[in-house]
Amino acid sequence: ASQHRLWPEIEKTVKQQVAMARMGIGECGSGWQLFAEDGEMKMYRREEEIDGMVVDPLKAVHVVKGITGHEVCHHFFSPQYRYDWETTLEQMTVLETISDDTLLFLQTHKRIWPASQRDVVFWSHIRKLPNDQDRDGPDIWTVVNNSTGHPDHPANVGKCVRIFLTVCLLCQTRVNPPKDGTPLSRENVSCKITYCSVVNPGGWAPASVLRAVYKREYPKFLKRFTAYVTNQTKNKPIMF
Ligand SMILES: CCCCCc1ccc(-c2ccc(S(=O)(=O)CCO)cc2)cc1[C@H]1C[C@H]1c1ccccn1
Repeated sequence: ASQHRLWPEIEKTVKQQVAMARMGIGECGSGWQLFAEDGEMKMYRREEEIDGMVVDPLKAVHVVKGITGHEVCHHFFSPQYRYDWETTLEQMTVLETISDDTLLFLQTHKRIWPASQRDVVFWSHIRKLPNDQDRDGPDIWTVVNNSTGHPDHPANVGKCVRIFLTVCLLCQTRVNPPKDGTPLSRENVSCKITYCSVVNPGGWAPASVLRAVYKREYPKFLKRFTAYVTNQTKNKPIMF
């Protein structure tokens, strides 16, 4: 994979996105507003526009018991699960398998009235990172998705408006070993999830519509996705 044309961009973007995801909301610069909260899940956004288009960066933090960072990233990255948890997905195609940890996707998402339908082309990379804070702690796992061009799928040719996105899912596993030395079980693990995303909707869509859509879709997505991983893993051996 290191010789692939996208490799330099992937390396740079992954480092950049992981650094941003690891920063707390306070360090991330001002202007973050908490817009959704549900138990352990907290969702923040910043109101930003580019050429009059809403591109509100989003940062969500969540802690989920009973699953690990590897399991969360595995189910987010792997195409075979996506239709099960991505409710706005209409069509997903793997355009290229760049390597076993890097795929190129084309996705069309369901039309959200009154805006026109959207599609997106992005590379997706999964990676295990050393836990430099706690050397003998469990590793950190991440998936970074970033829009890219593709010669066979130029933007805005068909009925869909091409969107542009950068997404980072960063997962830190926590292990609380049982006192009485019994073997580790799912009660002893939890995962701290940070999900960062910036979606540029491409062509024009009313700011009020976009903000309403994001406000509805993001909390739904993270809750549904984490519930899906919990369900998929509950009777299986723990994947660290
Ligand atoms: C007028 C609406 C224009 C934008 C519609 C749209 C398209 C794609 C996306 C999107 C595409 C990919 C990702 S991901 O994290 O890489 C996972 C892989 O699927 C995430 C979100 C988002 C939205 C916006 C609905 C909003 C929305 C927000 C979270 C979930 C679904 N929809």
